[in-house]
Amino acid sequence: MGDLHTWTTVLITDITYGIQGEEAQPFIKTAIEAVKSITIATTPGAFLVDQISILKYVPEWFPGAGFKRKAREWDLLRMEMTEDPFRVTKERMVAGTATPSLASAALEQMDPTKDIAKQEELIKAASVTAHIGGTDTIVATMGGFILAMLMNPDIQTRAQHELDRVLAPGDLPTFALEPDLPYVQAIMWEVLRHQPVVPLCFPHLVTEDDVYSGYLIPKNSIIMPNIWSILHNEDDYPDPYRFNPSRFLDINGRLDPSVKDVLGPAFGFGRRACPGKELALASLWIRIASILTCYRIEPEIDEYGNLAERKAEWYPGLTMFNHPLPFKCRFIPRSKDIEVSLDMNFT
Ligand code: HEM
Repeated sequence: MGDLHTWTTVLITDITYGIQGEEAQPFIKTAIEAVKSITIATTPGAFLVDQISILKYVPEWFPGAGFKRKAREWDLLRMEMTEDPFRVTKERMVAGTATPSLASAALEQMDPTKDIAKQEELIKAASVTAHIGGTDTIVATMGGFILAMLMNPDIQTRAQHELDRVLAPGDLPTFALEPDLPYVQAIMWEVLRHQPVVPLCFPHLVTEDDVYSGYLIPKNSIIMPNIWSILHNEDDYPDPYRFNPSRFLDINGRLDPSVKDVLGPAFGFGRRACPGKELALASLWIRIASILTCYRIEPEIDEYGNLAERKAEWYPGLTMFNHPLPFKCRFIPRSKDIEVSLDMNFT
């Protein structure tokens, strides 16, 4: 999972701040730690103070008040993550060396007739929010994909046959091939459906009285949309707990438009729906297609030289971000052509 974190944070740091390659390393380390801390802090019940709120008044040295020290450390991380890369982007814009990014594009478009400091604060906050929103979500989804392939070798084989039919030996997939790879697409949808990353969405405020199935939901209520339940509704997705990408295909192996859309619920609702959806989908698709092209995902070899048991374990408690527990597996290059291609592209 560590490599997935680095891989994803490198991408998001580039897109958000235009900081690339080696230069990104110190920011990536801070970002990974900061995002980890946010994931822990937003997990309901992670700290005693979640249940006994009076604890928030006790001093840091008091037994059981370790959360206060953690909060101070994590606040420092949050500040570093918010300030440091943003400052670098601004300095580079002044020097004329900035590469295009979310932050630089927004700074360029500031309205000079309005409060500049306030606009900068908003851009800084939007940039760090994108940074946070875009890392653990993709990491958890990719972790879920790798685990699903480990657990379902037949599904993996079918996807690899589809890729082999479309790609020349040694070639890597490109976005142009997306329409020719419906099973790969179906795998991505099934990963997002089977183990949604944000199972209870984020809290939404009801802005006017609403009636749903005969129940009045008064204005100003806070609701938690149950994405998990929507994506496990048996009427829409029969046998919903089974990982089965074929549910999205018709009898000719094409994507079946009559199957209920997964992407709507998986990325949230209304004006707070995920702004990173298109980036996330492109990033997930190319990663999934590339990994399946290059590698066979197999279980670890145990101490006796046998294949280790395939086991899927997910974080068991209530959590903001649903993610698999760490697991081991092997990535085996699928052919000599692929090994040569990987050497040429990534050394
Ligand atoms: C597998 C990938 C992802 C999934 C499943 C996902 C899912 C979600 C969901 C369910 C929400 C809550 C929406 C709501 O409250 O209705 C959300 C919000 C958000 N996401 Fe994503 N997301 C993903 C990737 C990303 C990426 C790549 C970015 C940015 C680069 C991003 C940025 C955000 C932000 C900033 C919000 C908060 C929006 C707001 O409150 O206005 N997400 N995401």
